[in-house]
Amino acid sequence: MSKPITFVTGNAKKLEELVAILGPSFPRTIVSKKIDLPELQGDIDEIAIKKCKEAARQVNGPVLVEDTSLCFNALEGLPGPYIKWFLEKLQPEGLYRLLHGWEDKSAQAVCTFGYCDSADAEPLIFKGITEGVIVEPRGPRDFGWDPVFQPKGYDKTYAELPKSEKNTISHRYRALALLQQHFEKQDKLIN
Ligand SMILES: O=c1nc[nH]c2c1ncn2[C@H]1C[C@H](O)[C@@H](COP(=O)(O)OP(=O)(O)OP(=O)(O)O)O1
Ligand SMILES: [Mg+2]
Repeated sequence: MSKPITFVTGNAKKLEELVAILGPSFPRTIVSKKIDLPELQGDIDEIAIKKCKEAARQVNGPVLVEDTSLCFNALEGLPGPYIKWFLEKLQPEGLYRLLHGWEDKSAQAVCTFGYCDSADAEPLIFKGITEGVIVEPRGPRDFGWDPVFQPKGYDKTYAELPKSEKNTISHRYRALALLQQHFEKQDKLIN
């Protein structure tokens, strides 16, 4: 039996979505551990790799981490991985106002999972991107910037969509589909 994987996150909503998206058929057991890992700087992949190594150092066993970015195309990809601080200070309204004066309201929601077998293994990266536009906030406020992100082809924001629908098109869903493929392949090799 493979060891359980510890999903290290301080964000209960991320965990809730991961559990809903992976469902019961995921070939490995995932447990969670609430640690607020440092908010690192760098490019998106670099941050996920460093975050994963830090989690692996703190947990004795296989770890999974995730870092989420919201990239505004008019702003060359900013706030990107720094979205947490922008959201905290500006609230969803302020995120929308950042693009005042820009015609281009398009954005990418990016989810990057890092998986590490052990503290001395190199992390594997699984990235999912969902294209959308930044709109005036609409819908419930229970998860981050969901009220301002309207996925391409939809007339509802992430916040207005039923969770079950967000979870079939989201950046997190797309990243987890790649992670799932990886573990299913590995499962076949072992059995
Ligand atoms: O699907 C999402 N829909 C809306 N908002 C979201 C989503 N996913 C993350 N978010 C927010 C949480 C945090 O304000 C920032 C990412 O920062 P990020 O460092 O990745 O998350 P975090 O610090 O809350 O949890 P963690 O302990 O896993 O690092 O965007
Ligand atoms: Mg964080």
